Amino acid sequence: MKAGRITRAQKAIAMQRPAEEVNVSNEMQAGAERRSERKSLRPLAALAPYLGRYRGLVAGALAALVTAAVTTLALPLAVRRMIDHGFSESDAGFINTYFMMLFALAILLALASAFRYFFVITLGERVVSDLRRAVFARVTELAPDFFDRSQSGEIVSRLTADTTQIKSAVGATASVALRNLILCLGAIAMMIYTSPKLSSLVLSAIPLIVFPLVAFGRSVRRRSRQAQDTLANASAYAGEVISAARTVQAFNAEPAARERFGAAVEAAFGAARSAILARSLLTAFAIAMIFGSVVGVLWFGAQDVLSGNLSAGTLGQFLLYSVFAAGSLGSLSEVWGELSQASGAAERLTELLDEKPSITAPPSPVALPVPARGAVEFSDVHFAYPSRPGYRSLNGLSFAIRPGETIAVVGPSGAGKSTILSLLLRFYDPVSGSVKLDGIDLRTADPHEVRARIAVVPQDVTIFAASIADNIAFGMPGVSREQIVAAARAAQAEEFINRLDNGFDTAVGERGVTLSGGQRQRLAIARAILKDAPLLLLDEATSALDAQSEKLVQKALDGLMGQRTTIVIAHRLATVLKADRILVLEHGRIVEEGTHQSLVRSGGLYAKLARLQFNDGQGEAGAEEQTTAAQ
Ligand SMILES: Nc1ncnc2c1ncn2[C@@H]1O[C@H](COP(=O)(O)OP(=O)(O)OP(=O)(O)O)[C@@H](O)[C@H]1O
Repeated sequence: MKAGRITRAQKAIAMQRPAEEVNVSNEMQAGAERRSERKSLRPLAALAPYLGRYRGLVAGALAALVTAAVTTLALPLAVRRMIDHGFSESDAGFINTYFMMLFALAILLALASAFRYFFVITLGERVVSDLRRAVFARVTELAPDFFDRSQSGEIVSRLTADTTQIKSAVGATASVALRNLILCLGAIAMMIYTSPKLSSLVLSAIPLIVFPLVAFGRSVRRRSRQAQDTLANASAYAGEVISAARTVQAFNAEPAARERFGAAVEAAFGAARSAILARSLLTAFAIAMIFGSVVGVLWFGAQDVLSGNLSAGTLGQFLLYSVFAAGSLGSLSEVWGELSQASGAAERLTELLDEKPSITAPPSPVALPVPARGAVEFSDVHFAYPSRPGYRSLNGLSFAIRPGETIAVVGPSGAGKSTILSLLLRFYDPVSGSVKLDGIDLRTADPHEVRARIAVVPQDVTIFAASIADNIAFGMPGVSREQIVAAARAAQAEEFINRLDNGFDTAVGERGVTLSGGQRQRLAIARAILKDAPLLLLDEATSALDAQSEKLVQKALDGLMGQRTTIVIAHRLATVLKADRILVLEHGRIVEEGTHQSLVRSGGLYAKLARLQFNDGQGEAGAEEQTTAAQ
């Protein structure tokens, strides 16, 4: 239908609109940018429920982490004893036992590290798979108004790039952070235990280090978010251009497209470089501060050893603990940046997950009557697309269709014909008035139940990169091959399908690029035939067919229309001659209604359209002749 007819990129390229306009302002994104200014790692808390599902893995990871950290912390104790005892010959037995213990510690450390890696990485993969599923499920639930205001490439980038970033955060980064946190705290505790005096000196230096680091981290986070957003914009643009490659080439717009993508990629690089620069400075600053303090403190320690207040072994032990503490603080500052990036990604995903579908079933939906009859009623419907609230596409539209009736809707382009079908499918709700199917207001029914009773042949047929058979049976799992073939036969598609390399099993390219427009349309008709729904909506269903196929398909459609309520939208009036009634739409309201003959006779808008189409402007009488010929 209308929304998918021409993609934004095609339109933008065709019109050579400036870049900013194509990047339709994305409220979601702007909102996120505002929020990310004041948030820290809090968005990562949104991952807690996902982690909570895998308590076993989390417990395993924590146990392995703690074991590895404790083992590491035990090493300096050994070193101190070694230095203070010396390496005298009398102590050979002691040294052997000591080295055996050290060896056992090393094995324990190796095993704990392997388990940590296994648990943590599995957890990351597991959580990100769940997250991807949840985000995709939410996106599929959102109503078309969401897709009117967001770019598909941007959504895909959230689904892929942002989830990947979270994977590394939940997996490697979080484990490095946690390991270093435990190590840091443990090392500080051991430093205090080893030498309270030297430790107090070290601890007093910590605020001096930590405060600037936090401030720096904030700036890194802001820049990373910017880099990620710029990249998402570039990917969205690339997605649009790739899907519209033919249009781009037909308009010789490749250089312009290359230039724009190049500029977007450069902008992303610029943003990334700024983030990298900030992170490098952060790392340099952190290391300088930390190791500077360690060296300072050691100088004090050396004075104590010289004056005999401290043993050399104890200073060695303290030295190792302070190196552990400093090293782990340094690593923490590094992973802090990565966690901040992941936090930005989590924020963007949470936004998508929090997006509420504007069309949902009411808490207790009214069931549609069984058996379905196919009665349709529009009562004083006013409607504006949510993306264009100031413009009424439908203006007090009222009409009723009896079960089994065939109604044609005609009118100038933009009159609101396709909008009628969108409201019937409950893609949108009217601003006022009501749309009823079998006497039930669509707003009170379950949209899935409503859509199950409607078969659509849209103007812009969507074909998926799957086999012909799968495309015909789209959305109808469990139908048999015989039913698919019968539907294709009825849609006059069997012959061309059998001529394809693998018949019904032939894979068609993405969006059906390997098929002609008429072939795609016949597949859509086969889909509608297979669905066998009580209400049939045809939006320019035969527009892409040549005269001969159109005749054949029309015959198939006649058979299909015979038993059910049908709404036909057509520019070409030849396809609507057989309708029971014709509604003539202009500016979102019905301006004329009747049969072809009565409308031609009344000399209004329809007569004008008919005159233009049938007689090439030669007079009204010709239109009547055409009618007779067509019937
Ligand atoms: N998704 C959308 N968001 C905003 N406005 C829209 C959207 N789809 C259609 N419109 C606008 O609503 C009006 C009615 O559009 P509609 O597609 O119903 O017209 P139509 O009669 O089917 O036209 P055509 O014969 O060209 O297909 C037009 O002014 C159009 O610009």
